[in-house]
Amino acid sequence: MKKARVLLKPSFLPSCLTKATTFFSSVSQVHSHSRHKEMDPSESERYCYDPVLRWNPEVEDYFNKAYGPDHFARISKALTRPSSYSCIRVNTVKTTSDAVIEKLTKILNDSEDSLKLVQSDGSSPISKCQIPGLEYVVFVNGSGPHRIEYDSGLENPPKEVLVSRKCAEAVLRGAQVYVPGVLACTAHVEKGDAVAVCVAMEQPGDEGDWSVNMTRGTTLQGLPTGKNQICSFYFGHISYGLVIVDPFYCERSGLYIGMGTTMLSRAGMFRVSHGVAVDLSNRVFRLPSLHNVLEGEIFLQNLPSIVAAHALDPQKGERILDMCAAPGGKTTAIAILMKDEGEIVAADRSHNKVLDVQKLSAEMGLSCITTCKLDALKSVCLPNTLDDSNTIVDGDISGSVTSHTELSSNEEMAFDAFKRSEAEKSCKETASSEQPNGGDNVSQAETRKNKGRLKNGRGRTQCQGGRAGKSQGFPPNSFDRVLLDAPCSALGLRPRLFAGLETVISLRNHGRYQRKMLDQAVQLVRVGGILVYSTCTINPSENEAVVRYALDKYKFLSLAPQHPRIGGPGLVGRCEFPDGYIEEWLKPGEEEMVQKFDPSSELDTIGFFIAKFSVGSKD
Ligand SMILES: C[S@@+](CC[C@H](N)C(=O)[O-])C[C@H]1O[C@@H](n2cnc3c(N)ncnc32)[C@H](O)[C@@H]1O
Repeated sequence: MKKARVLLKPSFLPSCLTKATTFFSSVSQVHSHSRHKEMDPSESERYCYDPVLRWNPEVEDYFNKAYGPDHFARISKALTRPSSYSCIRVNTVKTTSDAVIEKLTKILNDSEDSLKLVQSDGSSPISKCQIPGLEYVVFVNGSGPHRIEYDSGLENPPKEVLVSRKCAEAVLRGAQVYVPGVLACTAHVEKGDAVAVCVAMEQPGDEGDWSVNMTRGTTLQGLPTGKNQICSFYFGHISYGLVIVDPFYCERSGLYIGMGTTMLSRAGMFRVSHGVAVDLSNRVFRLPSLHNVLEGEIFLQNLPSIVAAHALDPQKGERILDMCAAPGGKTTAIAILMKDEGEIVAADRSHNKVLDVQKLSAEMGLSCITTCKLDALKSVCLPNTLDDSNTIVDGDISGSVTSHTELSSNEEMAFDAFKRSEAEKSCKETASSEQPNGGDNVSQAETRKNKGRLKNGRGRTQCQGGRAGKSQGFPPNSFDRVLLDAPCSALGLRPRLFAGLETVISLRNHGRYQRKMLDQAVQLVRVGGILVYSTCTINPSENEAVVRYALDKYKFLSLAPQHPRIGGPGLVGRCEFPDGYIEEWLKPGEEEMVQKFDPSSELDTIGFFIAKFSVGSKD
């Protein structure tokens, strides 16, 4: 195994990296140049965007130990900002990068809004990725942070619209301010008024909890509590003086994301249920909203996710399992790399999300994708327990209501996983002792010969008009390659304005849940096959510690080189927690075999982690 690691180190790596670095340094130079020019850091004024990401103190300690305090401070800051570019994967089954660049250029030039993207040097903000093998990826540069003139300053504050954190995170990525995201607004705002848009951030409660202590519809004064306004009103013939304070004044300082024009009056914003509340024409970050643009031809996807599909290195004609597939970003990327030839089983435990994968596959014109509803913790089953009739789920949305982010912050999920794990252990043990060929090291040809027998159910016919087939699981060794893009704490996603909910315990629990999934994944890959594990978090408990677990438990696994390799190294060593828990990470020599995308690095991506394992003889 050791030999393979050395041998497979790509010879083109330095030039590939040089090209990638050249591209990205030009992006980041534009970025930092504009930042320097447009936002003088000495202006620590109220009406600016300078958020500080809040963490649970123990989590902060843990990350400080893992990354070092300076590095973690940089990561934390980077997380509060969007990437400086949008990354687009072109559907090469339908079109080409050049055609997409041409169409996008026209669309952006014709666009009426302020997001016309002109680079300071006059060059096009749209470019093809220079990394070898990723020429079908297109970047659209954005800009920011920009300093916004909020006109009036402290003495004469602007009218304001306060939005939820989730809304603000979407707006920072280029979305509009929609009605449901609006929490509060200044009095007497009419349609067409100029307003500053700011963010309502979670605040610490007395019992260590976090909440946004504000009723929807609250009136903002724009004045500090110390500068109370006295408002007179009459009740009958008697005049009363009312002290009006602004309960959220300090909390929104430094959290202004732009200036725009209201599309509704204040009353309208809290009366209607949908629609744009503010046309945010002057934004701190300017990124094109490519929502609904060139549907089926392009897919907006973070660069590391595209790299994860490449790490799997899928080959035409192979059988591949994507264990946690929804909404299908990586599934469709894999299908395109396979030129839509072979079979990809895209599984997810959520019925509705499986339908999303079906919809995306259809939209992209991909036919090699089979979908099914399956709990990844129960992915392995014995061949003799399979019947040929997959249950079609009708209206069953059990387990389907959890979004990635919700899941990630849901500690119960990890505990549920624990409860189930005992039952699964027995299933897993029986399964591995009853592998076809007695678990022998089967050749690829033999595996393929058995493939028909090993297949679970009706393949593509599982998709039946808006329904997702419910799979009973798959026999051991039944896939050439498996991708486990695990549900995780999502602490690499950006922009992120709050991170206080995760505790050291919840972070560890995510890791436990992922290890259980990995136990299943390992069994499903045939000998000689490939397993890729990925997460979108910076949390070592879910990354390096899971890799350590896999390598220590399954001696037949070895880390395999990844192409392209543009991420950084993983963390080596261990962490001792105050409660005595010890977490082991990578061993020296392993760090360069994984890809860790650091949000504070030049690549300016989300935080992401990829490990690729070769599956050796399981004897
Ligand atoms: C990180 S997201 C996957 C993103 C996807 N691979 C993509 O690139 O579009 C994790 C997914 O895991 C699913 N999930 C969570 N727990 C699961 C389980 N026990 N079994 C199967 N899927 C699960 C969630 O529904 C979610 O869609």
